Amino acid sequence: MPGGELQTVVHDASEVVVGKRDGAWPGEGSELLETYEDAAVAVVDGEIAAVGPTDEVLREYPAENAEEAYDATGQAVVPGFVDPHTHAVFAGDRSDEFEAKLKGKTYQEILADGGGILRTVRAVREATERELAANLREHLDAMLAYGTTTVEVKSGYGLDAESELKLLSAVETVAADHVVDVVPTFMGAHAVPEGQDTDDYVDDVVDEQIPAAAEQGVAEYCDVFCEEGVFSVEQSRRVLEAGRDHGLTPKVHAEELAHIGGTKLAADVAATSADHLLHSTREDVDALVDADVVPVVLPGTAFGLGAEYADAAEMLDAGAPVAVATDFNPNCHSRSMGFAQSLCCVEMGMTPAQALVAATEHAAMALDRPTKGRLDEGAPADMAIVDAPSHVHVPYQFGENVVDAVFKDGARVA
Ligand SMILES: N=CN[C@@H](CCC(=O)O)C(=O)O
Ligand SMILES: [Zn+2]
Repeated sequence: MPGGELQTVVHDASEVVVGKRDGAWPGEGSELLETYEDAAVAVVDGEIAAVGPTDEVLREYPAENAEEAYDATGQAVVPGFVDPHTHAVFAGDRSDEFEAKLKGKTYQEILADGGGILRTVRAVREATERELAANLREHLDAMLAYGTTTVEVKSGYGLDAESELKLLSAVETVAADHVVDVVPTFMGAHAVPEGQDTDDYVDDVVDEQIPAAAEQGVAEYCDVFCEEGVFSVEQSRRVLEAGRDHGLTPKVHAEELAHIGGTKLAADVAATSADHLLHSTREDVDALVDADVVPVVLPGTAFGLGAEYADAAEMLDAGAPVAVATDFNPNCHSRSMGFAQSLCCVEMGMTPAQALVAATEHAAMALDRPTKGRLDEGAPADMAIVDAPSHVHVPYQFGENVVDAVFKDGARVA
């Protein structure tokens, strides 16, 4: 066997989606994607060894020689989803805020009353690291069942060095043995703790939290909530530059509730991604494209808030590599990348093919994981098996889990 043991063969799939076709983005329908019909995938030592028509793949990699053979008749194989923006490590329950928002309270009003993020902060400070890890584990299990194989997780509900490190430590513990790949982000600048002056708190993030997080060595990224009434562009810049000085790559929550310049900041500091972008302009989007910053849309948040959606059409028109994430957090309680793709299509005018690329290859770019999100030969064999004949069913069957099986590094894990 070339290169090692034949681990897995998935065969007779109605469709295998490799990824986007070279030069085809933004495209529209199926021409955007490199796909095979009646297709198979062979996996050797966790990596894709062959992908193509079933008869060709089986000739070189007979299913009977594989440790695991999966008959995907009537099903589609897509790259495992990559969720590049979550706040999945937290404690407490904010379902009553969902009801308050339905009655007309705004996100900012809830936060100003000490609710929202600040309420989760109180619950996190009271929780043990073990409880936080158990909560995160349960969320990752659910995400995996929905087809997600790589997830970014932000801290940011601690808001002091000790509690932020506790969150990151819980993330590290779970990441060490969960099959989902976890990408940890430090986000001490997620809100200003009650009773504290914003500049003083930025000093604390810059002088205490970032050095401590860097020393702890768990986080890869540093994110900031650059938003009207939270952190200004200049305060956010301080945080991101300090993070960069300590080896943490910038990411930005930009223009979610108002337009204050977070997108341009993301371009300026060469962030890996700028996320939310509900109020970004064409000029902002062009700046992101010029600076190679990936725009990440979070339609679940707009859905939950009953707010307007980011202008995906403008991003597509600019040729931007739009990515999508769940933004799973107590204000946006969805762990399903399938539902995020449904919203991309129904609410943001994207095609199922564009939504799939946003949830896989572009999402991987938003985490600087270039080998993920595609099923190329040599790539890690992270695959979601859709219980329907084409990728279109992922957004089409909204509100359902259309994923029947998940393979991570070639092993069946769900
Ligand atoms: N907007 C800032 N942070 C989160 C919400 C966090 C929360 O409300 O708990 C977001 O990205 O949507
Ligand atoms: Zn967020």
